[in-house]
Amino acid sequence: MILDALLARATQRLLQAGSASPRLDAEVLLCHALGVDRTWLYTWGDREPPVFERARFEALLAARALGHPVAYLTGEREFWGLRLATSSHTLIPRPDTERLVEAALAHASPPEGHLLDLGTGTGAIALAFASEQPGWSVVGIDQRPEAVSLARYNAERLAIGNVEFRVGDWFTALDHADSVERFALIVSNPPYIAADDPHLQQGDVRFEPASALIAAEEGLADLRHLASEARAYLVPGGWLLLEHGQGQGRAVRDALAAVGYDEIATLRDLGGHERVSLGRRVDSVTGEGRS
Ligand SMILES: C[S@@+](CC[C@H](N)C(=O)[O-])C[C@H]1O[C@@H](n2cnc3c(N)ncnc32)[C@H](O)[C@@H]1O
Repeated sequence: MILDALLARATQRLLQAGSASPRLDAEVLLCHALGVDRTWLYTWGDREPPVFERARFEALLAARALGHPVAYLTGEREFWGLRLATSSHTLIPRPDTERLVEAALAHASPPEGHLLDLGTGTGAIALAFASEQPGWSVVGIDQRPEAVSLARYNAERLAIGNVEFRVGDWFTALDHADSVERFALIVSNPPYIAADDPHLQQGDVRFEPASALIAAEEGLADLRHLASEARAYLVPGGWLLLEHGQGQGRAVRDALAAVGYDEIATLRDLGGHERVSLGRRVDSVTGEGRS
């Protein structure tokens, strides 16, 4: 069977299996099995695939039809134009999170500084920021050693040198015997889904680690914890930026206000949904940090 026909049949199979993007999924998996890019596929659709590659494609297709995420099957996903290795120990980076990177870059002046990414996963946010701001030093932290290994691998593969990854439970890797590290920017896309959210039964999230997705207090526990603890790790004038779910903007703004952040705001994503809330550390007595 030629590639065009194979692709048409695979698309039909994935459509029936409930994929939201059956043609794209089939193309990406076929390219992965053949070791080619999509331009090659569009150019040489009248060729027959070699037997081994065809068998590999059929195996990938069967797994995808069962719901396995494409990014786990191919082992990579593009984020901010960077090809990141992925694994089932970490969340698959989402396009929505690029809004957080944009917001961090918009608050990154002067051209040198120190940024902390909490819950770094594949390193997506830390690497995207570090690639755009070579004068900044970036620290990414995750509680899962497997995620930290993957993030380090991604940094090496992409030759991004101004970033370092550590294992830790949120801020624990920042407390040293006689000092704490402080940052001009702290960003995080923490777990923020409630355990009973029906979306957990749909799509890719069924295969992603619960530790990357689910938080107590209707999804707000980690967001509240980060809002209350991060202030001590910010320099005066520094910003905290938190990604959250659509309906969580007010609760996150309240959490930021409760511990005295200034200039609190919520930014929307391309779909018009509240996505990133932020606040600034201004010291109330001295006014230090006020611009
Ligand atoms: C929603 S994922 C975000 C991953 C990545 N930053 C991204 O945007 O693609 C949340 C991440 O937080 C990490 N995490 C959860 N609890 C943590 C904790 N107590 N300390 C550090 N990291 C934690 C998870 O392992 C996971 O990698």
